[in-house]
This record gives sequence, structure tokens and C-alpha cells, in this order.
Amino acid sequence: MTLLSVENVGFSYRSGKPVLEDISFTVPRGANVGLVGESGSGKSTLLRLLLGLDSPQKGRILFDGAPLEARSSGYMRSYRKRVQAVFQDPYSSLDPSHRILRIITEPLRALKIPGDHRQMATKAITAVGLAPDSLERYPHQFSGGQRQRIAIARAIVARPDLVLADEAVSALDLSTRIRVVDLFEEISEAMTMVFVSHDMGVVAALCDQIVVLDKGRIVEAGLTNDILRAPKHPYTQSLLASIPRMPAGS
Ligand SMILES: Nc1ncnc2c1ncn2[C@@H]1O[C@H](COP(=O)(O)OP(=O)(O)OP(=O)(O)O)[C@@H](O)[C@H]1O
Repeated sequence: MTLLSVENVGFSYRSGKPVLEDISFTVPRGANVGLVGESGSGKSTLLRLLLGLDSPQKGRILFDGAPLEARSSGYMRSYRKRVQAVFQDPYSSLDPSHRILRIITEPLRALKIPGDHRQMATKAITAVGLAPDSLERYPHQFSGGQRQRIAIARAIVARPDLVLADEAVSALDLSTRIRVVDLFEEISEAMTMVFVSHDMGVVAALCDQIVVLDKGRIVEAGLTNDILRAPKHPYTQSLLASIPRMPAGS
């Protein structure tokens, strides 16, 4: 069943030329879809539309069969309960003056989700491989990779239907990145994810489907295995050629 459907979407920022043109793809429930493309290809803009931060001027986005009504505050309230995001920078996205417990339970309060928030936070922090006593500590007491784990715990604590990840491992060093990719792989088995990255290697490792963007258009889309085996578009071929080889044993 389709959870997210992007239909002929076009978008331009106020003054400029189109940044996205005729974008169509679907995200089946339970799938991991990677949006990949070089800097400036329109990935972040597309993610903004998926988050409801902007609305497309052309086409439409359907979530669970109904149009995403970015301008309706009532709709967005319920949409935010079902969709969470993880961003690139684990340093700026965590408030340094708050304990991890407060950071992770923030979506539960914002969304007025009832229940034992501490227990839910304990479950989420354990799911990302950190000890429950981490909840009593502050962001500066953790490494970059651990902070990104905390950001992931915050994204999954409200059990969203969809997680949108924007360059969520790009800022991490190689070995930390591999561990966080492994973590995403584990948690993504239980949910639907759209994973935005310029790094084809990361997307190939995590996603069962790939959508390749170039200058605001989809140049190739399909199952990861098919694209890896026989990339059709020269742009995809060059992205694949740019995957760095992982050092042995890392
Ligand atoms: N707020 C904005 N106003 C005007 N133009 C913008 C704005 N944000 C992005 N753009 C332009 O839209 C195009 C797509 O940018 P976008 O950030 O979506 O690409 P991207 O693939 O996510 O790149 P990166 O990986 O560098 O973030 C670029 O040409 C960019 O200059």
C-alpha cells in the first residue's frame, strides 16, 4: 500500500526559475526510499515540501491517500504526529541546556501524546543503542554519532508512520557513519523512511528504492538492486562511480 505519493510536483522559490519539475514517485508503506542527487539538485526543497514547510505550485502530494494540506494548521497538526524528521547536524538540533530526557520527550509533549513519557523515552534511547541513564545527561556529554542517535530516538519516540532523514549521516566521520547507517537499517525495518542524501553509497546501503534527481528533475528511479546493477542514466553512472570504497575491516 502506498503511504506517500508525489504527483507531477513542480516548485520554484519566489523569484527564480523552477527548482523542481514534474516530480513523481511513490513510497510504499514499510519501504525505504532514497532521494539522491548532487548539491543543488533540489533534494532539500523536495524534503521541505514533504514536511509541509512549502507547497508545490504544480501537482500534489498525497499522504495516506489524502492531499498534504500544508496551509491548513489543523491538517498539519495531525500530519506532524505521523511524520518526523532527522536533520544533518546533530549539534545544532539538540538544545544544549536540556537533559536528553526532555529533548527526546519533546515531540510527545508537543503532540500531546498521552502515556508515560519517561518509559517511552527509555524505549527509544535503548532502541538506538544508548544506555537508559543517558536520559539524565546533556548533549555536550555525547559524541557526534551519539548525538545523532539521540536525534533519531527523538524522531522515533512518537512512533511516526514516516521518518524523513535529510543528510542524516553526512556530518559524521566514516566509522561513526557506518554505525549510524547500521542503526537506520535496523529501525527502518519497522517503519517507512525517505532518506535524502548526496551520498549514493549511503542510500544504496539503506534503501530498497532510489530516486535520482538532477537539476530538479528525476533522471532515474527504481529498485536499488536494478539501479546498482545497470544504471541507465550517465548521471547515475557518475554518482555510482563516486561511491568511496569503505576501508577493509571498518
Ligand atoms: N530559499 C531559497 N530561495 C531561493 N532559491 C533557493 C532556496 N533554497 C534553495 N534554492 C535553490 O534551489 C535549488 C535547489 O536547492 P536544494 O537546497 O533543494 O538542493 P539540494 O540538492 O538539497 O542541495 P544541497 O545538497 O547542497 O543541500 C538550488 O539552485 C538553490 O540555489
